Amino acid sequence: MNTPQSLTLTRPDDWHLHLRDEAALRSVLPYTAAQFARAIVMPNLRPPITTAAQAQAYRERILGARPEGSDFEPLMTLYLTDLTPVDEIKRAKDAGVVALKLYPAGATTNSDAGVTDIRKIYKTLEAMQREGLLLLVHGEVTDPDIDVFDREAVFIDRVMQPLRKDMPELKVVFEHITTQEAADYVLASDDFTAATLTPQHLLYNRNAIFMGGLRPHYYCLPVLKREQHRLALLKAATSGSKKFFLGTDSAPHASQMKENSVCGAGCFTAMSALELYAEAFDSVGAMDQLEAFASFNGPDFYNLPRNTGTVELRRQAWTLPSAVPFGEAQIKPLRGGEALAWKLV
Ligand SMILES: NC(=O)N[C@@H](CC(=O)O)C(=O)O
Ligand SMILES: [Zn+2]
Ligand SMILES: [Zn+2]
Repeated sequence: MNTPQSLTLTRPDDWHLHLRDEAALRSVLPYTAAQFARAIVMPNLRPPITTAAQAQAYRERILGARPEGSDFEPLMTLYLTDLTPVDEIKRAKDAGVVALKLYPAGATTNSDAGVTDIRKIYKTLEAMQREGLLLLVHGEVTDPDIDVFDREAVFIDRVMQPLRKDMPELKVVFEHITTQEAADYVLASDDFTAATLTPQHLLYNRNAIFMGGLRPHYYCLPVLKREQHRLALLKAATSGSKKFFLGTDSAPHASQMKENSVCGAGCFTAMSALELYAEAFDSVGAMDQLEAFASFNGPDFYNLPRNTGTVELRRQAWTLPSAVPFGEAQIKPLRGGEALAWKLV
C-alpha cells in the first residue's frame, strides 16, 4: 500500500464547476481560487450563457470577484439550445470560449432551455468539430419512463453511441459520470472521448442519501449509485488512464433550497475538493495517481498548457465548517462539520 504523509503536485484545475453569479459568485469563488489555477465554468445561469458576448461579460464578472492577488483563470463555456446559431461557434472561438455544454432539456438544475433532441443541433456540432471546440455533456436521458438510476446508462445507447459515430472528431467530455457502464464506455472509446469524475461519486454510494434519514446535501444529479458503480469509478480514476480527470461539479445551492420540500440537485465541494479526492485516492493506495488526474489529463485533453507551480497536501485532520455565507443566505458544504483526513497547505 502506498501511504504517504504528504503529496506535492503540479497546480491542479477543476474541469467542471458552477460559480453562479453576483453575490453568490463572490461568496464561492475564493474557495475555488484557493485550490485551483483554472476552472471550466458551467453556463447554466438564469438566463443561461448562450452567446459569446454573454460569456465574455460573465468572465469579466468572475475576474472582478477574484480575491486580491489571485491569478485564477476562468475557462468559459456556452449553453447549447435548439436554436444556437452555427455562426455563434466562430464568435465563441474568437472570444476564447473553450467548450459548449449540452443539457438535455429538463435533465438537471437550470436545464429548461436545453436541447430537446440532439439531432436538432447537428449543424452546430459540426461547426464545433471544425473549430476545435469541445462538447461537454450532462449524460442522462430525460424520458420519464426511464428509472432515475438508469438514465445515464440509457443515454450511452440512445445519444452517445450515435453521436460518436456521426461526429467522430468532435472532442466530447462525458461529465460527472456515475456508473460502471459509463466508465467502461469511456475506457473503450477512442482518444476523442473523456470523462470527469466528482469527489462525491468516488467517495459515496446511494446509501449516503438515506443514512439515518433523508440527507439533501448528498443529493446531486446524476444521483449517487450503488457501491458496484462507485468502485468502478474509483478504479477508472486511479487506473492511470488519461481519459479521466478532475471535475468537482461543485454546485452551490442556498441551504434553505436544499432543506426544502423540493430539494435542488447539487453538492457544494469547492471548500475541500482536493482533500476529498485525496481521501478517495488514498482509500485504494493510489495517491501516486492523483497528480495526473488532477493536473495533467485535463489540460492534455483540452489542448491547453499544464500549469506551473505546485501545491501540497498533508495528512492532517481538520474540521470543515458546517456552513458559510452564500450571498445573504448560507450554504452547507458536503461533509460540513465533519473531520477530513487531508489538508491543502
Ligand atoms: N450536478 C448537480 O446536481 N447540479 C448542477 C447541474 C449539473 O451539473 O447537472 C447545478 O447547477 O446545480
Ligand atoms: Zn450535470
Ligand atoms: Zn455540473
